[in-house]
Amino acid sequence: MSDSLSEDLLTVRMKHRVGAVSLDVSFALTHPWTVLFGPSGSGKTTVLRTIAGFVRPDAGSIARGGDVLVDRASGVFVPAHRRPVRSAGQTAWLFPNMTVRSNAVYGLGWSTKPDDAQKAIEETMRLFRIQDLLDRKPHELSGGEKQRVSVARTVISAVTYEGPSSTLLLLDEPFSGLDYAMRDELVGGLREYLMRHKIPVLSVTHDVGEAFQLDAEVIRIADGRVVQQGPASDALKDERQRLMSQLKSGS
Ligand SMILES: Nc1ncnc2c1ncn2[C@@H]1O[C@H](COP(=O)(O)OP(=O)(O)OP(=O)(O)O)[C@@H](O)[C@H]1O
Repeated sequence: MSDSLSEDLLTVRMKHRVGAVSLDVSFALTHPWTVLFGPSGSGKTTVLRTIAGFVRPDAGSIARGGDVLVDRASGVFVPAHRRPVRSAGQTAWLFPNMTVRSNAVYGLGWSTKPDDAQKAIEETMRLFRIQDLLDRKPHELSGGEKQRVSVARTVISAVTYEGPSSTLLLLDEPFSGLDYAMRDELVGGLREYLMRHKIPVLSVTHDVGEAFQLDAEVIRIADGRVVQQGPASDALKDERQRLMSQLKSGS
């Protein structure tokens, strides 16, 4: 996958009222990894949930390539399980009575290439460093381990997806519960892995360094509006500068 894609991976035009926020956003994804960045409560999770099909927007349309997923004007609404989209929420969600292994492969669809699927499962487990936890149950895991299993399951589901085009991956703060060393390793490894499988990603983060490390296209959201879209080096220049100055002054 090239770093800038000629066709739109996803177009979103939506209006939706949630809590005190009136969302009114329009954007297109054209890069392998795009990050939604903005203050807490600005509507980022709601945008992801709408693309995934868990929220029906008050107005607007969402299309993936030529496929319309939602169009309120014509009444189209493709249900979540039929969208070429896989998502992992902010909270790790695991079946308490199932092992890590069973949880991790839960989203695995029927595959016409079982050898490839097995390879992808093993590779993803290694990437998320859960290969030594496979026989444990969720209550025997730390919070960060649970989160890694939860995100790994979504990644396995995405890389083994068989459809006319690849699936879009939605990740809501996927690295937030991890220590810096683990996060650094996983961010780089996951980006390379998903690009190799040609799986585009839209993720949410509050972490400026993460957006830079991902070499992501950044969509900034504030008060329910897109206020800027561009490469991290442009869209997050001021935040990075401020963080550097804080580090230098030791505050
Ligand atoms: N089911 C709901 N019912 C009522 N209000 C909601 C609901 N879900 C979210 N909200 C409110 O809608 C607003 C947008 O929430 P959302 O979770 O989309 O924001 P966010 O930008 O993802 O926040 P954060 O960065 O803290 O995760 C917030 O004010 C939130 O309190």
